[in-house]
Amino acid sequence: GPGTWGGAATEPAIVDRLAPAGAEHLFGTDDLGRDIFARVMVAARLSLLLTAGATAIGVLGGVLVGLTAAVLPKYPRRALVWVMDMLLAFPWLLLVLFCTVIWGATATGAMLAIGLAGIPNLTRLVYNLAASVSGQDYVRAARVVGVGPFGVLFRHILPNIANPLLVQAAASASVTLLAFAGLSFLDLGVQAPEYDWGRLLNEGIGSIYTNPMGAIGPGITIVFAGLVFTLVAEALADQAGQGVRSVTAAGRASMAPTGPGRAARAEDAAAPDGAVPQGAGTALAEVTDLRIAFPDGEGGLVERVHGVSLSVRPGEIVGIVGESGSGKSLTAMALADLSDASAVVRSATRRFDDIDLNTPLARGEGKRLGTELGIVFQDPLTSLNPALTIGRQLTEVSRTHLGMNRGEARERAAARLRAVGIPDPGDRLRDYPHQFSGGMRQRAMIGMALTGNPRLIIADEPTTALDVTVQKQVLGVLHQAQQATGAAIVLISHDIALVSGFCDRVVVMKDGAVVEELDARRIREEAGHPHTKGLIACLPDMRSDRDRPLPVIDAPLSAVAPPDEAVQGGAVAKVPAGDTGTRSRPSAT
Ligand SMILES: Nc1ncnc2c1ncn2[C@@H]1O[C@H](COP(=O)(O)OP(=O)(O)OP(=O)(O)O)[C@@H](O)[C@H]1O
Repeated sequence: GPGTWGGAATEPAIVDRLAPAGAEHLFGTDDLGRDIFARVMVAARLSLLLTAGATAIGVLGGVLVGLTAAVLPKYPRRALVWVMDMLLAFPWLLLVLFCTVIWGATATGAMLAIGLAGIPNLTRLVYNLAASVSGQDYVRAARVVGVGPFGVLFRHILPNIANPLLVQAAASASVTLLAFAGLSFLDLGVQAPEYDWGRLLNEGIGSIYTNPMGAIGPGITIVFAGLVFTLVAEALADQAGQGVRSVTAAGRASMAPTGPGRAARAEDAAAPDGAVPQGAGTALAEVTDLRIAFPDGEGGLVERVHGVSLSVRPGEIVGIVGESGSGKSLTAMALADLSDASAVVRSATRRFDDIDLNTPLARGEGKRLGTELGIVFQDPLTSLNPALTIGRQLTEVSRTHLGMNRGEARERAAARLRAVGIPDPGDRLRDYPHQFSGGMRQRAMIGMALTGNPRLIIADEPTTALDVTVQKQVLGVLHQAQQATGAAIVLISHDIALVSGFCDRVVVMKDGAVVEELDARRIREEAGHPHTKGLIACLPDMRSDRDRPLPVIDAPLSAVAPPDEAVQGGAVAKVPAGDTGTRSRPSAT
């Protein structure tokens, strides 16, 4: 502006004073004969700088306070959100006027006032968005690999809330621009001899009847700039959000099997510096008398897992099977020290190798859990971070815990993708999760679980979201990985047929307790508990009559197994005496 129009905007030309709009002076001239169009162009710089400054203050303040609120403990968080809500309820223009009075009517004072007044609004937005994202599986997955709270906030939460934030920042930039124009128009913002669009509007209004363009010109410019802000930010949001927006559609369409599947060589999957199984017989991970409860909302606790004991030996594949809500995931997540923050977890012992999970982790133990434990979640669509490339996610463990540089970490990640049967792994590392099919995403998840040096892989219903063919391929990949690394696996499933075909040992759960533990190869012969028998009776074979309803378990079953009757150390539990009278239909089909 000043370079091109500076002369016409500042040099008085008395002969031309108060000239109407025309070809020579697009918006006319002011009372000193200065060209108003040139002044509007020059004023763009100050108006836009002040708008950008105030918006940046509002956005940065909102992001900082909102993210801080998201990680604060319960009561300080409530207090902070409460203060922000109070400020939100207060009319922001009054807040701006109040601050302007305190700092004086200057451009900087106005910028600070408008910026600070925008913070509560953005804080609320950031806090709500962060809260909705922080419960996602990919955030929990990042925690399990040992990413600290700041890493989680800035790498996993912030990218996922960036789009609505950008749009909101644009919306507030337009409003901020208007607020500046308003303040300068009222003589509370930019002061002479400096001028912005609001000030020019103020000067033009005096001659509105003789030269309407003197006021309309700056007005049109303000509207135009506001629209440009919005459109630019929409375009940015579109650009950044392409991945996220197509996830749902891609998820629906992409369950077809891809890649050469089991053609991957086992040695590719091997972690070169990987697992060294302990001597057979010693449990690699174990939990005894595990009890997990949740607040019931009335000041009490509801116990969901009742005295479960479970151990996994090195290299062993243990299946946990049971109907929905029987406590399979809660038990496995407690074994990985990944229980929900609201869960009250108690157990006699809970350890992974020599790491005692019942006590706060010592230095270095978090890092060991991050590399020696791998988790494969049920739904890779929510477990993989949609805003980060597959490569970024697969290199996280290597970079966080193994001290590798970017190149080494990418090489290792590509080897893991190749090992799980993904073709062109080097190129595919640049893809986002939505660009993978459902089966490929689950393989990538397994590849991710292998990027450390896993000694235990917990797979929580890893094939539920997949069709039968892809299910078989994914289990094949998991099996290969187990063979190559010697890692133990805990496989959670509803499907007793799948579990008995894949595992060495099967643990049957019902109503938060273990009802039976069986050798997977002899499950049909040895099943003794009516619930297990019921689950097995539901398995169809080629001779099953498809018109006959599934069997119903008639044996008395308790909703809650008393602690003294729960299975300890793998022994078969007695069926608790207290029959609830409910007839339970097994969920396996
Ligand atoms: N965060 C939570 N707050 C309150 N209750 C919970 C929470 N997580 C799980 N539960 C309850 O604990 C019980 C066991 O849940 P869990 O997720 O272990 O079941 P599951 O056997 O894995 O089921 P599914 O096969 O459907 O995943 C359920 O009744 C569930 O409602």
